[in-house]
Amino acid sequence: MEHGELRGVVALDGPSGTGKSSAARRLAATLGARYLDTGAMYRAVTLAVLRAGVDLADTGVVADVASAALVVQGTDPDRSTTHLDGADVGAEIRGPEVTLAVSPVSAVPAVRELLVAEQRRIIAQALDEAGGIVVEGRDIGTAVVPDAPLKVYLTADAEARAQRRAKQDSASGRESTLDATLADVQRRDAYDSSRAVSPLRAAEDAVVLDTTSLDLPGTLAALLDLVDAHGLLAQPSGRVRG
Ligand SMILES: Nc1ncnc2c1ncn2[C@@H]1O[C@H](COP(=O)(O)OP(=O)(O)OP(=O)(O)O)[C@@H](O)[C@H]1O
Ligand SMILES: Nc1ccn([C@@H]2O[C@H](COP(=O)(O)O)[C@@H](O)[C@H]2O)c(=O)n1
Repeated sequence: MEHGELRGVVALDGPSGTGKSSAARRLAATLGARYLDTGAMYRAVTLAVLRAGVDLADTGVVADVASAALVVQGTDPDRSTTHLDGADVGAEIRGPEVTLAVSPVSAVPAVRELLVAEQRRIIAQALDEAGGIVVEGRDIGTAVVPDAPLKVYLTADAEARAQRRAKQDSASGRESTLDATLADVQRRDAYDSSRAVSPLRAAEDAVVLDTTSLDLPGTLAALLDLVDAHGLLAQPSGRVRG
């Protein structure tokens, strides 16, 4: 079915395993828009910090490593890429070491300041070049683009999220027990929701979408309806649908 093209920013936030990346990528591809995975940027900085071998609790040094790291995040929804200091780190940033360390690193205010500035630059460029972008993370609707015309906060039961994550890990050759995956999901939820700067939470004007009993096509269909209902679709000619 022809959907038209996205005009503006769709902010997609929520805890781990709710389907943000999968849904955001598909939504952007369907609507001829760009896609920004902000979690990948925090992961890349975390990889730089781990490689530097510094103490994660030393926030000043963590901030120094972050500001020296060159993170380049692509916005093609069909091929989302992450480079750190010129090398493709797309696979490495999904590993358990980075997943364990990413929440404390992303809680450092100076790290967030650096990455939010870069995210806003990428978003402005994407709007200029493509007219629309789907941005996913933890603070997009509350801090990165608080005036986004559509903010969606995805939720799902922790057990459902852990099951999805375990299946995904197993498909990519990373075996772990369901209990360990659930513990990791809950640990990150707790850390991300309780940090001082831009904690994970729904923006007051976000639409909350519970994906527990939805499959991916169902989530995508619900998002497409919301984009349409918010008047963010243009025909390929550029005319906004009335
Ligand atoms: N509605 C859904 N129903 C079933 N599985 C889903 C659904 N949405 C996503 N998944 C699957 O769950 C897994 C995790 O999804 P995804 O990586 O998109 O979540 P996420 O919210 O971006 O997580 P994180 O924030 O940790 O990156 C993927 O394998 C995806 O295919
Ligand atoms: N806007 C964001 C995005 C992510 N984070 C932190 O990064 C971690 C990894 O995110 P994934 O989406 O790749 O799983 C996440 O747990 C947060 O700690 C963030 O703070 N803000």
